Amino acid sequence: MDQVTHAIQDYYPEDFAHCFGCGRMNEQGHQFRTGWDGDKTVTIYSPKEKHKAIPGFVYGGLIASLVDCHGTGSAALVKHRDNGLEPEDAEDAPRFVTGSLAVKYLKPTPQGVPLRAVGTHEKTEGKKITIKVDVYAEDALVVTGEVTAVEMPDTFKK
Ligand SMILES: CCCCCCCC/C=C\CCCCCCCC(=O)SCCNC(=O)CCNC(=O)[C@H](O)C(C)(C)COP(=O)(O)OP(=O)(O)OC[C@H]1O[C@@H](n2cnc3c(N)ncnc32)[C@H](O)[C@@H]1OP(=O)(O)O
Repeated sequence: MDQVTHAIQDYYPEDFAHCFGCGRMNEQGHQFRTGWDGDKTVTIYSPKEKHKAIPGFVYGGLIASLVDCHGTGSAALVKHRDNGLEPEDAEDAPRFVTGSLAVKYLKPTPQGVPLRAVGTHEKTEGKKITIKVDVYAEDALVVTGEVTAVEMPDTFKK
């Protein structure tokens, strides 16, 4: 898979589509897109030249953003599928915020290659969904992470 066809972020209502990491309405943002690949979730992103730590290597904060939005997007996908739905089946997708975010940098991440974040659903506890995230640069596992995503409270809604 080279790119995600049906991304959950394509189905967030417009008011919730401005996230700097994954909002499709935010032209200044990364516009990460997260979809299913079998029973895993995937987000593919090619860091830009400006996203460098030192020449040749990607800034870790950018990768943390990738893990963050990949985790919340994956939680939304999991919740949707638990309801019997795929992203393209409904106009409105479930929405999750980041409760906690952990990132472990295993190796320097090279620039110039697409990054692939792969998510595994670890557990669901009430409104909380935990996603394990592995980030690959080509075949090398460079970063692992874990996101606990919490279903967006009604108080966030307009
Ligand atoms: C203010 C800006 C928000 C922007 C998001 C807009 C929504 C759009 C959604 C979607 C579209 C785009 C997607 C964007 C995604 C991008 C990612 C981000 O950058 S999100 C921004 C950073 N995150 C926050 O700002 C959360 C701030 N925290 C909170 O609002 C609350 O603390 C919240 C919602 C996390 C929980 O509050 P409660 O009042 O709804 O619920 P309680 O009952 O306290 O918790 C529910 C369960 O979650 C656990 N929990 C709460 N906080 C936790 C934490 N930090 N880590 C782990 N678990 C936590 C609790 O222990 C509880 O678990 P038990 O049901 O008892 O098992």
